[in-house]
Amino acid sequence: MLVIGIAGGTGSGKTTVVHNILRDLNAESVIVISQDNYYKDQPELSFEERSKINFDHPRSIDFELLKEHVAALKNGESVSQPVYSFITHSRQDETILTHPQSVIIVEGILVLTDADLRELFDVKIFVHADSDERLIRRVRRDIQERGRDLDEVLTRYQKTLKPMHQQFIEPSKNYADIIIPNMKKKNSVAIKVLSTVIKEKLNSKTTV
Ligand SMILES: Nc1ncnc2c1ncn2[C@@H]1O[C@H](COP(=O)(O)OP(=O)(O)O)[C@@H](O)[C@H]1O
Ligand SMILES: Nc1ccn([C@@H]2O[C@H](COP(=O)(O)O)[C@@H](O)[C@H]2O)c(=O)n1
Repeated sequence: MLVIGIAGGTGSGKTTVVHNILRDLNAESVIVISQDNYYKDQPELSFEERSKINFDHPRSIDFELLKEHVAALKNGESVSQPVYSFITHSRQDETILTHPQSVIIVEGILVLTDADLRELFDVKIFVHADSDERLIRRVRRDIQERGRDLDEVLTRYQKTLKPMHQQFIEPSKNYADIIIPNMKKKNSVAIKVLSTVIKEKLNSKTTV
């Protein structure tokens, strides 16, 4: 089994990189755990109150549950992944029953900030795109897919996203084994290198 942590700022292209890797590998042997599903649920707060949460600070993530799930999968056990809604800022009622596979990808803005979680990763990756590019992508995506308007995205960016990125996410790049530049349309070379590294690691693990 190989556990890969993929971090990077919002809009850097983590999800896109994961999809490209899945396309290159036998997708059946890969599972993806998204840190986004592990946002803490706060049903006691109103929607207005939940909208004001700083979602870019590590304390907004239920790292204990995330680590418990990654450790269980490494141990060959199945887990029930929570499902999170960006529209309501809350956990959904349903969960995703996830079975262990030979490759486990854990992706999210903060996955390299937690020392114990980093210990569970065999390979640590950071996806890089500069802040202008990430903001442009975030505006487009959040308006199209996450029910936001321009004012919401820009206010969140100024108030919490940018300072948290500088304080927590950018410094976590130092823990990465591989940094993928994702400024141009698609970094096919990086995806190929990554898929090859994964295939080689998997082969060497099975022959040890
Ligand atoms: N290399 C790229 N060039 C242009 N757009 C991209 C690129 N990578 C990702 N995107 C787009 O940017 C947005 C954010 O990408 P996504 O993969 O969701 O980022 P993340 O998961 O890091 O937040 C998506 O709409 C995606 O289609
Ligand atoms: N209810 C929420 C929860 C999180 N966010 C933002 O999502 C970003 C992380 O997701 P990516 O797919 O972009 O990596 C993070 O920057 C949070 O600000 C949100 O807007 N609403």
